[in-house]
Amino acid sequence: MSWWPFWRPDRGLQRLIDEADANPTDAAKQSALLQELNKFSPEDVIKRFEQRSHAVDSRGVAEYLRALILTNAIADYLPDEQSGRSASLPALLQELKQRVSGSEEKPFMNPGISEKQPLHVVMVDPKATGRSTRFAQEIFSTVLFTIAVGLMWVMGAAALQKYIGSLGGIGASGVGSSSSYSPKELNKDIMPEKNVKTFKDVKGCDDAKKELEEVVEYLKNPTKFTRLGGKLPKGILLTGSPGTGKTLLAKAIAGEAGVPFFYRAGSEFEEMFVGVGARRVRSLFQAAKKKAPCIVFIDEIDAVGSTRKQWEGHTKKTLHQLLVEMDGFEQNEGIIVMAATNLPDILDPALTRPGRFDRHIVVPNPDVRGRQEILELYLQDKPVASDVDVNAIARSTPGFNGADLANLVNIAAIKAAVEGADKLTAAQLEFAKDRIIMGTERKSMFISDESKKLTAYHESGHAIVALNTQGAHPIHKATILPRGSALGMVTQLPSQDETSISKKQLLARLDVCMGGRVAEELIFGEDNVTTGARNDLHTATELAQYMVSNCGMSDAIGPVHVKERPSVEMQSRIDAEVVKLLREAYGRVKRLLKKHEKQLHALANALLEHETLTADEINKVVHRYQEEPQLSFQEEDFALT
Ligand SMILES: Nc1ncnc2c1ncn2[C@@H]1O[C@H](COP(=O)(O)OP(=O)(O)OP(=O)(O)O)[C@@H](O)[C@H]1O
Ligand SMILES: [Zn+2]
Repeated sequence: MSWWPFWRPDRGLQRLIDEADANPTDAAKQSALLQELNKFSPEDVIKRFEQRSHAVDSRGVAEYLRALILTNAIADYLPDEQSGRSASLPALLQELKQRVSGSEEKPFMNPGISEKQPLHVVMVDPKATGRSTRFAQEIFSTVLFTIAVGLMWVMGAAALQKYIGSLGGIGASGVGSSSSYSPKELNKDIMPEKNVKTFKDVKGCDDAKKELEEVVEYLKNPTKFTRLGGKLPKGILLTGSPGTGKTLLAKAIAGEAGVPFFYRAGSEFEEMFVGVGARRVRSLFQAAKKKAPCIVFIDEIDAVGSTRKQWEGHTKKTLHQLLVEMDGFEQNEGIIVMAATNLPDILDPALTRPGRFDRHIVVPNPDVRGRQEILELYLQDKPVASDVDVNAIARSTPGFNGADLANLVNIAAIKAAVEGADKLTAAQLEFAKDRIIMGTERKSMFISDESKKLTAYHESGHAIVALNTQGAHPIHKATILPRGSALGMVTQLPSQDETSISKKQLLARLDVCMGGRVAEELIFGEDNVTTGARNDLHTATELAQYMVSNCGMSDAIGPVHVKERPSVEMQSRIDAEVVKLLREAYGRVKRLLKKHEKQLHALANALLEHETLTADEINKVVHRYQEEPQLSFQEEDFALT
């Protein structure tokens, strides 16, 4: 069997090759060659070593291990959660030990080589002197030492610790096995996920699903979709707190479209040594391109793309590589890159630029309906006693996300099993609910009834003003589920493209802003108003300032556009006008809400019951008390919290 590096060696190396080949039983000569060869082509060290046609000593084994590390082929021997592979490094070390210390009858097993091949394993290490146990110890410590030195050298002490941890079975991942030296090996472990999900498996985020439907259409037939003029973002960012089903949703898209799903956690790119993160990104996309159409999903993208991590050199490299990859394929190539984060605000702006993750989809915590659907989903394959009221559980679990609810059913099932019950009872589910509320930080997310009621009236205030004020945008949706820093939200939609806005429309906006605070005051009394209206007042004040100083909408100031830095005198006149506008709005809104108090109560109660209401539902609730309902909508405009 001949061996030759695939490139032309220089003279010094050529001499070492000749000498080693001329003396196949001289292990020292083989090792000298391997050592030199490692500087040029570690993969050739691996090739030569695994051919097993030359004598081997401990130095040779050390060079072989070093080559495995240099090419990252060592990852093949580490555990991999994705493929379920367990660590085979100990077995490898055992084999190496045997190869050096053992006799010809103990072949060095290598999957690539048939056992019939002649083996020229010759013991020649002078230190061995026939006593294999001592030698075995020595080789072992040499091996570990080499790994340590090799790793320290390549990736530093912190990463070494991680690596040692991974030997124990944690944290290692398959991507690492792609080596930059042997392109043939590349991607062999980057396989799409097998676990198929569909939209049926994801509940309680219908808006997000709807938005993602066109992505499914696109993935089913990218060229057709783009030929018909469809435009899609390359990157979609799913945002929302942990456990709301972002990963599940991305998987479901792949399942619906019947395309492969490549999953990576952002942290997988972050760990390991310099350059590996970038290389992993590259191999991920290489694998994806071969399987297109497909979805690439990067969970916790903030691990690589956060502005706060910029100072870390290798993270920057990884991020840069990700940007390069995203810029490197065309919209019709059938790759959709999805990412998830619960910290969208700290993402590097480079990531959210057009052509990258320019579509953002919020995956919110489920409302009552959503919670009920999720509970039903997880209960569907379990025997449930007749005393179980799923709707009641859904109502009593505000703040629970999908993961919590799945967990709730799980805990109840375990409890039932322990108790030997043949059906899940209400008591077991109640027990599980309490366990989750008590046991986790969810407790702090649990919204008190009092605070819920206040929010319900606050949001209803906005909505009722919008419904009854000419020039106000139609309502799209109202919710009392917390989102980000807001306790609740009313979203409105502009009825047509606005090129200029009339004074009437601006005043209507002012009034809608005021609605929340005024409703709180009317229902709970002046002493009980909360700081929840802070943002509203800020918005209203800015709006009033804009009207007075930019649009000439104040009689006292007149038809002027006030320059950047007005005089002190002018500024105080402006301020006075702003306060006047706001006070007037306040008065109008107070009169309006008193007049429509029944609507306010009806809507607040409906919100308390359902947590989220669409325009149609709001319409139905207030219809009885309304003179002329008019709701139409186009695209989302701005949100009041
Ligand atoms: N909307 C949902 N419908 C059904 N099951 C859900 C939903 N949300 C979460 N789950 C359950 O909780 C598990 C965890 O959800 P998943 O990992 O998708 O959440 P995530 O939003 O990606 O969270 P993280 O941000 O922590 O990754 C899911 O595997 C599923 O069992
Ligand atoms: Zn508000």
